[in-house]
Amino acid sequence: MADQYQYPKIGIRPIIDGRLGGVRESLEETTMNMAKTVAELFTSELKYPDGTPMQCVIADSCIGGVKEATDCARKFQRENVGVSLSVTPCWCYGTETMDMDPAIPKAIWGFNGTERPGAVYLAATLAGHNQKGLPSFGIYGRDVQDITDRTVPADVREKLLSFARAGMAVALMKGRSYLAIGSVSMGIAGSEVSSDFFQSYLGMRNEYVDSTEVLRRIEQGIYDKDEYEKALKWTKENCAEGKDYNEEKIQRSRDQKDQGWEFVVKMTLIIRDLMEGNPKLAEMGYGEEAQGHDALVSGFQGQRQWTDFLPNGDFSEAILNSSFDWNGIRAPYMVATENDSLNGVSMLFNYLLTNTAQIFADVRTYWSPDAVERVTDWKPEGQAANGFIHLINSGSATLDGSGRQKIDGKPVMKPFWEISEAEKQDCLDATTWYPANLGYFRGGGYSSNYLTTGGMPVTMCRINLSKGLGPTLQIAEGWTIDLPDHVHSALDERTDRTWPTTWFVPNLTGSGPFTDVYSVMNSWGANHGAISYGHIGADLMTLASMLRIPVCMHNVSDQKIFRPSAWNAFGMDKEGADYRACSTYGPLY
Ligand SMILES: C[C@H](O)[C@@H](O)[C@@H](O)C(=O)CO
Ligand SMILES: [Mn+2]
Repeated sequence: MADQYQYPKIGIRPIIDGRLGGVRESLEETTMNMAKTVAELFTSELKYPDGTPMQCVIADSCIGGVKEATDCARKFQRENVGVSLSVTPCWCYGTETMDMDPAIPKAIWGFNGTERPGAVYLAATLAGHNQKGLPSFGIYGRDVQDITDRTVPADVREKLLSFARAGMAVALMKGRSYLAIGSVSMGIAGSEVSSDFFQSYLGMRNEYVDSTEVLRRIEQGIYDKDEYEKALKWTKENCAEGKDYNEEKIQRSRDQKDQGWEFVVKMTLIIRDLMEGNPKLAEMGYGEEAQGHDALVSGFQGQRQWTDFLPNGDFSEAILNSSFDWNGIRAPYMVATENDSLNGVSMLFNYLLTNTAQIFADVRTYWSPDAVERVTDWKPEGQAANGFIHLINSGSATLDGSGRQKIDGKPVMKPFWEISEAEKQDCLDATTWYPANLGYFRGGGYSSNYLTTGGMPVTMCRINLSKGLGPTLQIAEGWTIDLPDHVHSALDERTDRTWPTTWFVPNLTGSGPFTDVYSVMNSWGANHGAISYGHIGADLMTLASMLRIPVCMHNVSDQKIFRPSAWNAFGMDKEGADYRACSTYGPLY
């Protein structure tokens, strides 16, 4: 069910030299056409999480002075604009026309056409933004264009789209909730939800529900019974139960296992309803429960109290994080296992930038080439030659992470609206649902197991909190890899064979944490990572700069880093400048 609220829009501000009597008149059409061209680019290339085209609002007139600037600001407020882009081919009056809204991401595209000084306006107004503490992104094409040229050069296009994707991610988070179901899981610090971080950096609110609410709704039947029957039937037909690897003497009976399936399917419906509500519940007389918690992302504690006597949350987390369920192919829900809210936010960042489902994983083991050879007699080669990292966590790894969706025969993870029925089925068929490890999960349940196909470009990230410093973001772009079957089995069976595995090799740069694969693991800031399809590190860095979250680790080339122009004032070393700028500006809200 798509979010009921009205998505924020991108506001476009055509800026013009206000001198009437010839100058302005000669530029009106060109300037407004720039705005229309960019609006067409955004609506044709970018989509909201529900798959609809991103919406743009253009000022009613070109903006030549403060009156038209404030008229535009009022229109943007009425139209729920969350991202602002000014465009201009000419000189204009910076502080009289600039966007002064401190809370929304903003950028200026100064047309590189020398007939009129568009680039001069860009520089002058960025200076104004910097002097006023309103950092803005500057976009200036490398090659001079003719003033009549309405095309968007490739370098400008890339920056416009990167800015819009990251800006819209900021706008989509604002005002929405993180829903914690339960509290701290096994002493995982990320489960200690920092409301100050959510409020000050993301503009989000925190909602909390005790895990007993899930139990109450199961026991009192507060879920859509018809959907439940449909869901249970679909689950039995599509979620193959695997071998029970528990010791014979403690294995649960068939009847208990069947009850376990019924329980976890109900849990799934209920966690979804807790996140986004369900009008069916109102029809059943549960008006309050029908509202949900407006949660863009949630976390389920699970371990240990719940899982010490009730079926675990693995099925619910895995299915909700996937792009399909009994209702068909649909947008994934961001659900963090172990209520690791910081990894949940990391999944959310990835999701809002890509509209693709996310893998939540423990960053579990670095396998050196020597260790692999010692235990398997296989000497790692190719992409595995420098060793690799075992990403594995019971629970919320999307089934899309199996890599069974394809573009030109290569494994990918797609936005839900591009996934075919056959690909959905391939992801389901690639997944086995093993009876949960009763040593860990005394209450039973089922854990999803699959092996991610190698050859997928992926990006792992994680938001970490440090006392006295605040949030920082880590980013590691890399690839999933295939291992010879016997090697995978030998390594995987040393761990938890019933959980989903992704073998990951980060791209190495030869310096710092990316000197070698071991250093990436050794530098990772927490037990978890959020893994997205694609090399999206540059977009993550753009997003982080909008939120004033410094990036402490990344393997993105300098040329791809796109941050507000103000960052240049904080020095030539990009990392130090990022820290200084984020510290100076402080959290966005
Ligand atoms: C089942 C185990 O307790 C796992 O949940 C645990 O190893 C973790 O995932 C820790 O992040
Ligand atoms: Mn974990």
